[in-house]
Amino acid sequence: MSENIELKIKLLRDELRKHNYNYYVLDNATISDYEFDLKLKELEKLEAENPQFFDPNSPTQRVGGEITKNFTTVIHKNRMYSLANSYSLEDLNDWENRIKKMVDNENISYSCELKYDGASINLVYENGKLLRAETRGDGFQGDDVTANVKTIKSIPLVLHDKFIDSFEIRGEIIMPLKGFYKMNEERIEEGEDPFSNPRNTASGSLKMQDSAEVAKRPLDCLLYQLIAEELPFETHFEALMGAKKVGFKIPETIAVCNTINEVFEFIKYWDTRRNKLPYETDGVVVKVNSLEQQEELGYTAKSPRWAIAYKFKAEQVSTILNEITYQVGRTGAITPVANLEPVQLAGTIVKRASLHNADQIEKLDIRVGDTVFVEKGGEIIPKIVGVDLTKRSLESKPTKYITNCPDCGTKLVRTEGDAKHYCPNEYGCPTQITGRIQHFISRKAMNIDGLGSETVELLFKEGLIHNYADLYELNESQIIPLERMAEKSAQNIIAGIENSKKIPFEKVLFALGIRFVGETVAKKLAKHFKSIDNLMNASFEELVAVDEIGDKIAESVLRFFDNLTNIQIIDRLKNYGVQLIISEDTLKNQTTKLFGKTIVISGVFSHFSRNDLKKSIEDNGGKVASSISKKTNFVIAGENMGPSKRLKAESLKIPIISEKDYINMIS
Ligand SMILES: NC(=O)c1ccc[n+]([C@@H]2O[C@H](COP(=O)([O-])OP(=O)(O)OC[C@H]3O[C@@H](n4cnc5c(N)ncnc54)[C@H](O)[C@@H]3O)[C@@H](O)[C@H]2O)c1
Ligand SMILES: [Zn+2]
Repeated sequence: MSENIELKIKLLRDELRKHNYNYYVLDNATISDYEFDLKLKELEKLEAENPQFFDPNSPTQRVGGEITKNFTTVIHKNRMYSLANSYSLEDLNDWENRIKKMVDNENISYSCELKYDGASINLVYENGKLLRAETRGDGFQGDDVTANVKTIKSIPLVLHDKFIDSFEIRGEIIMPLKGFYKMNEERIEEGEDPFSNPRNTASGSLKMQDSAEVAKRPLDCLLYQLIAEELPFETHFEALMGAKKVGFKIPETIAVCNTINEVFEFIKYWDTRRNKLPYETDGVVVKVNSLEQQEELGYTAKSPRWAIAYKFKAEQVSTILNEITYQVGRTGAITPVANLEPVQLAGTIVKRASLHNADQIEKLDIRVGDTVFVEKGGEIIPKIVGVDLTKRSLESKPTKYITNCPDCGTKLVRTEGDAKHYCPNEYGCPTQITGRIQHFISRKAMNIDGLGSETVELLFKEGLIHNYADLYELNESQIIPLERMAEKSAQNIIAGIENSKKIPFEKVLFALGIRFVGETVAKKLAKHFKSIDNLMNASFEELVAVDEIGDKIAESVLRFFDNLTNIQIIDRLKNYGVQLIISEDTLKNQTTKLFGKTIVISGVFSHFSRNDLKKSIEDNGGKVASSISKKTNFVIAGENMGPSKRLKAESLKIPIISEKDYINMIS
C-alpha cells in the first residue's frame, strides 16, 4: 500500500516538474492551468497525509521556474516567492483565521490588487538608477535580463526624484492585449503561427537574446512590491504609492480593505469587470497591509504567509458545434474552425472557435452536433476546451479530418513534426495564389497604393494575374472594363505598381513571401547578402552563419530558391526594374572590417548604447554573440563588465578590448 503511495507521489512530482519546465522555461504549457493546479493540490494532499515522504525538492515546496543558460545567473538578494492559492470565499476565511492567530488577533487590513498575468521581475535600484533586472528563476537565483528590460519604456532608468538609496521593486512584465493582437495579426500576415497568449509571449520576449527585438515587443511592467533594508513606510500600500510618486507604474486598481468582507466585494467587483482592462489578469492578490504584521507572519518554503491569491474561474460557456469548416492560408496551411451556435462569453458574442489542427480535434474527440465548452483566454478567437459527453447523441460519429484542400481539391500533406496539414498545390490553389499577391502588395511590403485585396481577387478571377510578377505587365485598358473600375482607379493602380519599383531590396525580399522570412529576417538577410543573386547562391551553412538565422529559416529559403517557378518570377521582377540589390544608401557606413569575427560585448559604454554598438559591429560585417566561447574573437568591455564574463574570457585567453580600441579598429 505505502509503496503504491510512494510511487504515486513520485510520479506526480515528475509530471509536475515536466509541466513546470514546459511552462516556465519553454513558455509552452501542454496542460491547462486548471489541470496543473488540480494535480498540485492532489500532491499536496498526499504529502500532507504521508509526511514520511517529505522532500524539500518537491514541486509543492519550490517555486516552479528555473534559470536558463542564456543569461548571466544572479543570486537574489531577497528571495522571490510564489503565492498560495485560494478558489473560494471559504478558503479566504480560513486564511484569515489562520493568520489572525499568528498576530494575536490584532485587526488586519488588506491591500487588494489584481493578479497581473505575465512574468515576474525584480528590479534593483542603486542611487536612483536601475542597476539590474532579474527573472524569478527558481526563487533563489534568476537570469540577468537587464538589457531586455531596459527596452520597456514605462520602467524608469533614472528616478526623477530622491527616493530610497538602495532598493528592489518587484512586478510583472506583461503584454497588453492591444499590442498582443496587433503582433499576432502581423505574424499571420507573415505566414507565421500566432502566439498562443499574452503571458507566454511576455515571458518568452523577456528571454530573447537580441534586445533590439525585445524593443519591438509592446511590453509593459506593472509593479507590486517594494523591498529595502529599511522601508520608510508603515504599510505596503503607502510603499507602493511612494514608488508611484517617483515614476513607477503602479496600477490604479489597488484598494485597501479593512475587513475580509470588503475583500470579497473587491473580488466580486473585478470578477465581472476585468475583461474591460487593457491587460489580462487571472485573479486577485490579497496582502496584509501592515509591514510589521507582514514581518511577523513571514514565509513558508514557497510563499509568504501574509499574502494569498484568489484565482478567478476561467470564463467558460457551453454551446452547440454546428459545423467544422477549413481555412486555407497563404502558405497553404489548413486551419479547422468550429462554427458555433452564437453564445455570450466574456462580454462578446462568440460564433467561431479555433480548433488549431487535426490532433486537437482528435484529442478532445470533438464532433459536429456536440455540446462543447468554450473558453476565452488571451487568444484572438476563443477555444474549445472540452465536450459535454452527457449530451452527445447516440448517432454521433467521430470527425473525419478533410483529406483534400477545400479550395482546390488537392490531396493534403502533413510532414513529420508539423501539427498542420498543408495544401501542396502552391501554384494552383486560388487562395494561396491570391494570398501571396495580397501579401506582396501590402503596406509593409511593396506598398502598392490603389490596389486592394479585393481587386487582387478580381484580377485573378479575370485571368489577368497569376503571380506577383504579372502585376508589372498590367495596363490600364485591361483594368478599366472590370467591375467597379474606372479610368481614374486604373491609373492609380498602374502608377502604384510603377512606384513599387523604387521599394528597397529588404522590403522586396519580405514581399516575396518566403515562409518564416518576416520583416526583420528579410532585413538581416538583405544586409548580409546584399543582393538576391548572392542569397540565391547561399548554402545552408552560409545562411545559418548569419546572426539569428536558424535551421528553419535557412531550409525555407533554400526550398524557395530551389523552385523553378520562383526563379522565373524573380528573373521577371529583375527585368521590370524591381530592386533586387541593396541600395547605396543602406550600404553607407558599412565595411567588412570585422568580417568573420564573433564579438561579445559586456558592460555599459559611453560612446554607444549597447544596441548601437551591436549595430555598428554588424554594419562592419561582424557577428555579435551573447556569451563567451572558444569561438569568440574578442570581447569589448565597457564600464562594469560582468565579473563572470571577465573570468571566462581570461580563462579562454580571449582578448578584452576597450570601447576606444574598438572605435580605432573600425575607423
Ligand atoms: N499549465 C502548466 O503546465 C503550468 C505549469 C506550471 C505553472 N502553471 C501555472 O502557473 C501558476 C503558478 O505559478 P506561480 O508559482 O508563478 O504562482 P502564481 O503565478 O500563481 O503566483 C505568484 C506570482 O504572481 C505574480 N503576481 C501578479 N500580480 C501580483 C500582485 N499584484 N502581487 C504579487 N504577485 C503578483 C507574481 O509574479 C508572483 O511571482 C499557476 O496558475 C499554475 O496553474 C501552469
Ligand atoms: Zn489548395
